[in-house]
Amino acid sequence: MDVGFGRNKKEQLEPVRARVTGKIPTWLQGMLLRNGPGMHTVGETRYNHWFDGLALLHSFTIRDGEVYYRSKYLRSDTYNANVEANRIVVSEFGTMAYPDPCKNIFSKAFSYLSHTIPDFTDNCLINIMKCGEDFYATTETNYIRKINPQTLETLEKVDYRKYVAVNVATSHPHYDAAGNVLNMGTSIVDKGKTKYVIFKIPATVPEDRKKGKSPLKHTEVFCSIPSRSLLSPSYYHSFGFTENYIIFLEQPFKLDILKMATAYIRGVTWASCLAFHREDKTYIHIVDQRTRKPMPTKFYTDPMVVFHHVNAYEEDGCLLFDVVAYEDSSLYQLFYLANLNQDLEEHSRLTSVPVLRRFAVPLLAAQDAEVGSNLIKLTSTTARALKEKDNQVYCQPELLYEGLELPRINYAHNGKRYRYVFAAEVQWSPIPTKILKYDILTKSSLKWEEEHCWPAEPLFVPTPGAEDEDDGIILSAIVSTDPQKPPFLLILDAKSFTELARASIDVDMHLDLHGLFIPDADWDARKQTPSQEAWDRASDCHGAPQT
Ligand SMILES: CC1=C(/C=C/C(C)=C/C=C/C(C)=C/C=O)C(C)(C)CCC1
Ligand SMILES: [Fe+2]
Repeated sequence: MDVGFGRNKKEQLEPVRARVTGKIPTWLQGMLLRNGPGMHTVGETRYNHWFDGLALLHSFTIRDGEVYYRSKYLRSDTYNANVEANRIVVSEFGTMAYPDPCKNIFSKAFSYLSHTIPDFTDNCLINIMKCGEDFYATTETNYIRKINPQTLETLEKVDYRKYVAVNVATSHPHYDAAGNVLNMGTSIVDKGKTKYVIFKIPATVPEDRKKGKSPLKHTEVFCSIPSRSLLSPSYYHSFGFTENYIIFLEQPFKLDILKMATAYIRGVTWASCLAFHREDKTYIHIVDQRTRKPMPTKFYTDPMVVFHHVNAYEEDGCLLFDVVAYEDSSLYQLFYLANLNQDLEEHSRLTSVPVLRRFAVPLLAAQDAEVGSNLIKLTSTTARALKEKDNQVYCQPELLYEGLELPRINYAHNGKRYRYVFAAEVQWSPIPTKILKYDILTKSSLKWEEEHCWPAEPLFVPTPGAEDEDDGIILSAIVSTDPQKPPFLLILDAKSFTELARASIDVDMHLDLHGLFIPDADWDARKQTPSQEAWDRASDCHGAPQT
């Protein structure tokens, strides 16, 4: 199977109209906006890791039963510098780059010294964040890039550090009921301390301070959690969020700050400064949003690596949270292009399968409970929390489903009791071949699959006025390994998991990571939407201009 992981993808600057089969629900109007790596070589130089690739944004505009596709590389400073130099000059996760060609030993030494710790990349390739009325491409450094979803143009470069002291931040923010953004970042050795910072970006700016002000200027630190270690804070890719609590896993997958500080001089990558410590525990921090303080109980579990939190909610004095967990960090290893470009079946086997695990944490103080007793009395889960001495509680998860990644839910149920997880099914290979709907209540699943098809993260869009949690549709961009089969946007009925429609587009589509759906109703249609005339000019999926 080959979809050319390491092959550079062509941008599709002009919208093309897809060939739609089936029927797209008339209420489905808006844009699926997605992000992921698209360029893996620049000139003669190549990136080592799939997460290094230059961000390629793509959008599927769904209007009146038609679908229009376009894609554009994020014009990050990284992209521009690389293209200008015709080689990779900015370091990424798995590739360390040296900006100045080192002509002789003296200039080489000088170059090292003047860039001892190079600035992080603004190649925001992972996700899209909505912040007030604005949209940003995100990665895991201190930079985000504002984009115009309509034209996919790259706008301002934002340095989170201007607003909050974080050196890295997640690409998976949460949104509260009012649309405020909540995100987490790590503040590394700032005033002698390393801490995890939870920050809030308001959805709207106060009326009196509105003029030209971005909500980012009103970012506030919500709460911070001290890191257990000054020089080896945990790496994390997401966190859990309910109305009253925030769940943060301080996992034994850690950044080594001393290694990072010397990485450039030693000629090694950022990735080599990350390590899984299988002898350590995973600490579970629960922040009470009302007090803005972490709960004093020391909850912990076995060592694990989590990239994606799925959801969390409260039930009868307990906090339940679901994550996709690995037993090691082999996922990152697999995404080295040298592994992906080999025969996938042979060389790309995860040493641990991603498993949906449910944890349960008691919210009420259990000082008087007997050591060894299980503090979880719920009948809905077999997850346990065993009381130990010294205010410690050992959490043992319930295994819900084996072999899934890129989980999504109906976000209206985020932080609330929920039943369905939509995800990509993966087993020992990191490449998804099926789309999955997992029913937590009945422990049953529905799947979509088709020969030669690799699905992207499935995104749930609710039907207007939806009553049931699964009243809605699933959107997933599918690339195929069959040259005869063009990529397509798949639209499934989320209840039955049957196909409603597919929109095939003869373009060079890339495998992506994450994104969001922007319903037409969510934005100022007059300001953002191009005129019907502009869409009418779109060529059809064969690339021929429309007549
Ligand atoms: C550049 C850079 C980083 C980038 C990490 C990236 C790009 C991670 C991507 C993760 C994904 C896509 C996970 C999917 O589950 C670090 C290590 C944060 C810090 C040092 C500089
Ligand atoms: Fe992610």
